[in-house]
Amino acid sequence: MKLRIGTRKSKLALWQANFIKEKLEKKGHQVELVLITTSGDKIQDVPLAKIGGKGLFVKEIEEALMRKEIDLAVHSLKDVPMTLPDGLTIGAITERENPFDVLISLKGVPFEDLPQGAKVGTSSLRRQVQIKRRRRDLKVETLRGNVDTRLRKLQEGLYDAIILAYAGVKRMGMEDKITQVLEDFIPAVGQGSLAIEIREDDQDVWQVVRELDHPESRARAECERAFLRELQGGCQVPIGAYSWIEGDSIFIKGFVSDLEGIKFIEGMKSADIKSAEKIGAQLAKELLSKGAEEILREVYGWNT
Ligand SMILES: NCc1[nH]cc(CCC(=O)O)c1CC(=O)O
Repeated sequence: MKLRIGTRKSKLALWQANFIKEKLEKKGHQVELVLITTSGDKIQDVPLAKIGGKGLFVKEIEEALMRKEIDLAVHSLKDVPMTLPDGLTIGAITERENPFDVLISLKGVPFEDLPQGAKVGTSSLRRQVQIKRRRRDLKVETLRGNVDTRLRKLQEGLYDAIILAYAGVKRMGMEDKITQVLEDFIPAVGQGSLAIEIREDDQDVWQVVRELDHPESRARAECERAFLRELQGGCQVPIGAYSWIEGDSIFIKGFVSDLEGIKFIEGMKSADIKSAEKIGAQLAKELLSKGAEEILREVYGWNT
């Protein structure tokens, strides 16, 4: 069977698609890449939270999948919306790379030692509030674009430091640029895993891709995604969640914050791994009743 993989054209997306292509070729399949431009790629200069649309990096690829122009789509899991269009499903979630954010500073200075008022580049609300909570003095400035564009802007001296996902930096072969792994910053839901999206009724492709599924990474993804889904999957609100497995138990830590990082509602839960999805949703409900609902109501105009 010849398999057509739909992917964005960015260097990172192509790395990820080729990574899956090679795995499928090793299993004896013929594979070709189909490059697709998404709305997220066209709008490069506006913070994603301001654009506000969900799934900006996946929509056009999903449409190609539904039109049967491709057989599978490879995405960064963290870019995939919490609810998929009818007829599509995630056929595999790959083994998670280091899920954390990293700091890359111009002079190799770690976060704690950045000078007063230093400029830190990121457009992620989640990263922004976690910076502010630790260092009110730092200036957080917008930074969008592909991983290589962001690194170039740092080199040009537009920022003293930037924050990126470890996974993207590693895949771009830039690990040696990392100043510090920010293990106490809560990452984005699903950060570090790849999602392979397929048509639900395509049994042949499902059989092929299911071998790339990593059950522990899937349980963690389901746990974190249930948390975000319960919070309406917002990308205009700073939200983060991180889950991990110890023995037969799964643990999840998550937060919802206002834009200044002043109202910062956080919590943690654990349960048997079989209840991964359930505790993700439960943690969200707990945070909603502890003040997250008020935050979401302000942003989304809820009137419940
Ligand atoms: N926001 C874009 C994006 N989507 C996925 C990754 C990195 C790879 C991953 O998280 O799996 C990145 C770059 C970043 O956040 O630094």
